[in-house]
Amino acid sequence: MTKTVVYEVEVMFGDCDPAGIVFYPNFSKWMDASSLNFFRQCGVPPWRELLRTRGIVGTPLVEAHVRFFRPASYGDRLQVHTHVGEWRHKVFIHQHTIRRGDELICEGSETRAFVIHPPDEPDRIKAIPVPADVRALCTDDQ
Ligand SMILES: CC(C)(COP(=O)(O)OP(=O)(O)OC[C@H]1O[C@@H](n2cnc3c(N)ncnc32)[C@H](O)[C@@H]1OP(=O)(O)O)[C@@H](O)C(=O)NCCC(=O)NCCSC(=O)c1ccc(O)cc1
Repeated sequence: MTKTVVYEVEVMFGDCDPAGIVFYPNFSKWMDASSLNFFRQCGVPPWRELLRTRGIVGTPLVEAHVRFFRPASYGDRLQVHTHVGEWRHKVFIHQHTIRRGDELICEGSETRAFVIHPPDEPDRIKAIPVPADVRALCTDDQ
């Protein structure tokens, strides 16, 4: 089973629209932050180190879905619960559930690929198979 990692966000005044509710792109920004935090908490080195040692640039999105259930406002503390819902050959699905305590605020999924710069086309990015060691770090032992 994949690990679940929780990333905490404090909503600031500047995250909200004039009505005082969180402006929707910020939920995607926090999911992106939680995706990176997930790998860091699982023990995966930062992308800049993987770029230097293995040529892995990062995990860009190829697809994303978000659903909104309740508004949030400044002063709220939100928890982004993140796990890998599915590992495919070259992509994986990051599932995010954003809660305010027990209350479901928003949920989303991101389909991401591990990419490199191909040596013969260094200006491009290209998907590679999900690295087995990264997958193992993100998986519970039992
Ligand atoms: C990622 C790509 C280089 C992959 O292209 P290719 O190398 O030619 O690979 P393929 O077309 O063979 O596809 C590879 C896999 O992706 C899957 N794929 C490709 N497109 C899709 C979509 N739309 N949905 C689902 N799966 C997809 C495909 O099925 C393959 O999966 P497997 O079945 O597991 O093998 C190319 O699709 C691309 O450049 N897409 C645009 C990426 C982009 O610009 N995203 C938006 C911004 S990225 C970003 O914000 C970011 C966040 C975090 C970071 O660390 C870095 C960047």
